[in-house]
Amino acid sequence: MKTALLKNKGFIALTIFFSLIVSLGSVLVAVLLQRIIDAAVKGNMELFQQTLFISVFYVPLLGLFGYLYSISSKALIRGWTVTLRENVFRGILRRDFEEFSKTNTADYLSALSNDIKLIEENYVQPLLLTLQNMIIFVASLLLMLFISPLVTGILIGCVVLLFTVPTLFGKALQKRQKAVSIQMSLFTSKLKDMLSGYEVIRSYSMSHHVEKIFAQENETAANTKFTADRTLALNEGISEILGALTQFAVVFIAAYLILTGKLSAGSLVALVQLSNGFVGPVMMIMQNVPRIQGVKPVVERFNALADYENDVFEGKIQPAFHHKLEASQLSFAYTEGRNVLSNIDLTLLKGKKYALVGPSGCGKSTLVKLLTGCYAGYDGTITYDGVELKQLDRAGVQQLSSTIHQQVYMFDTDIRDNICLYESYSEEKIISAVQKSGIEQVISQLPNGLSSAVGENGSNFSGGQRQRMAVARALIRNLPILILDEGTSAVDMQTAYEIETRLLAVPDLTLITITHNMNPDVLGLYDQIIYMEEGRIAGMGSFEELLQQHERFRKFITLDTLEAI
Ligand SMILES: Nc1ncnc2c1ncn2[C@@H]1O[C@H](COP(=O)(O)OP(=O)(O)OP(=O)(O)O)[C@@H](O)[C@H]1O
Repeated sequence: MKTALLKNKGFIALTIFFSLIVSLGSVLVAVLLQRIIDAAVKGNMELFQQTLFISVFYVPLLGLFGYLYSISSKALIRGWTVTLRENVFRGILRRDFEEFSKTNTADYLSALSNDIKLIEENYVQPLLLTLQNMIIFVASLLLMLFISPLVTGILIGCVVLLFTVPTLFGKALQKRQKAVSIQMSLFTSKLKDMLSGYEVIRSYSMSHHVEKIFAQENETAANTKFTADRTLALNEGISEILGALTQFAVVFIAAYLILTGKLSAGSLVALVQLSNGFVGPVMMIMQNVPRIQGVKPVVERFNALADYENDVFEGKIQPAFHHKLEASQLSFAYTEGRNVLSNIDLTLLKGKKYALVGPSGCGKSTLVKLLTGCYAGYDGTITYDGVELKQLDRAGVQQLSSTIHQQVYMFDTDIRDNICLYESYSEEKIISAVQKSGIEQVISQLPNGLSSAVGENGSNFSGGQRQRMAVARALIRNLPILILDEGTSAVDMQTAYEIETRLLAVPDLTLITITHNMNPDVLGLYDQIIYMEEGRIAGMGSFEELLQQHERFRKFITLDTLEAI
């Protein structure tokens, strides 16, 4: 929040400057009114003409400054919210895999959409209004003291009463605004879940059921907001009543002073006008302070997202991978006390090809995620050329490997962008990656070739085609380590074989393939097979060696092959 303010200090200065002029200008209107009335009552034509002349210029000028204030405050709000969004988005991207997965993505979406709106309406705008009204308040107070200290004293007494209202509602509103933010997060999460399951909804005729759930969630979210709004309304209602009573008090006392000859009629009009400029701001402040207080938990949540710093991967050493990637006594648990990996000792040499196999859930993907720096909370060590992963620069570690997942994510743009991921590569490199991945034929049949749109998450293409594009995406980067996390599971056996044999032939590439495809012809091509069972490495060697020496591996691949048939 603070950095967003600092970044927009130019707009802040302009807004305060115009706010000052407009506020003081509107207070001084009271002096003009006083002069006109006194001129009329006393029959002073000269004073009348003078005041008229000043007013003709004064009022449009005040309007102009009002416009400038309005524009600069809107530009400030724009700049402020843009910076807030950017800060939160950067904070989200700074998270490591572990931290990122702790929060539902819908919460992030909600922070960037619902929460930012809550903050704009209940923090940024009220803060500006409060500032402007404070200036009007002080200026009106000084002028009133000058005209009639007695009326001012009574007015101050009433205002003290008015000030007690926000403290009554602040806490209740805070609780309710927090509930609104949480409820909106839940609503976005449910909505995202429903829309992501669109295919299932259609295939299983679930529309009726989903509509019902949506209606319930919609109703709950709206009710939570309404509960907060009701508290706001009560706060505003009580403020209005107290404000009106205060103004009546001023008029009656001032009228009494005129009757006793202690005040002029012009001064009465000026006092009434000024009491508006006195009570109005107090009411505004009273209504807005609880809003600002109420949205504090949302602001804190927002700050926590924006200011997130990763304190585990703080290493600064630039990583190198010329020789080996090693894990020693590596253990890891997602939830405390339930180890998913236990005492893994593993050495992966540069340029070698490894197939990671084992029953579902034995920890293959987790092991690879740990080796590539996705999770930090492990016991034991992971070293790149002898240097512990946590001492290495995280961005540098990410530049050593690329992963092709079973579920390929595609951005809603064209094929070229999805392969290059917005970096620039020569046409030659793109074509070479496309050829090696086996997607060339599909692309050549498209009228727009590489510029063809892929649709939302690649919906214009089949799962296998998406995987081949993901292979091209990884190959074009030419990083030293390539991980295929069941990255050819969606292509047919022949294409999978072709892709894997091509990758196996890249000399310097360290390939780690997680696979359930127990094809002996393919597995035989790997330097080493790493066989895992229940979070441990149960065997390691060439396919032939394991087959001959490892009873359980033999059973596993026989069973797996039979299951596949
Ligand atoms: N993000 C997570 N949070 C909690 N537990 C997880 C998480 N990811 C995986 N697990 C658990 O860790 C264990 C190992 O999962 P992992 O995905 O590494 O296995 P795998 O061998 O790759 O499985 P598969 O072959 O089915 O893909 C499983 O019991 C799984 O339920």
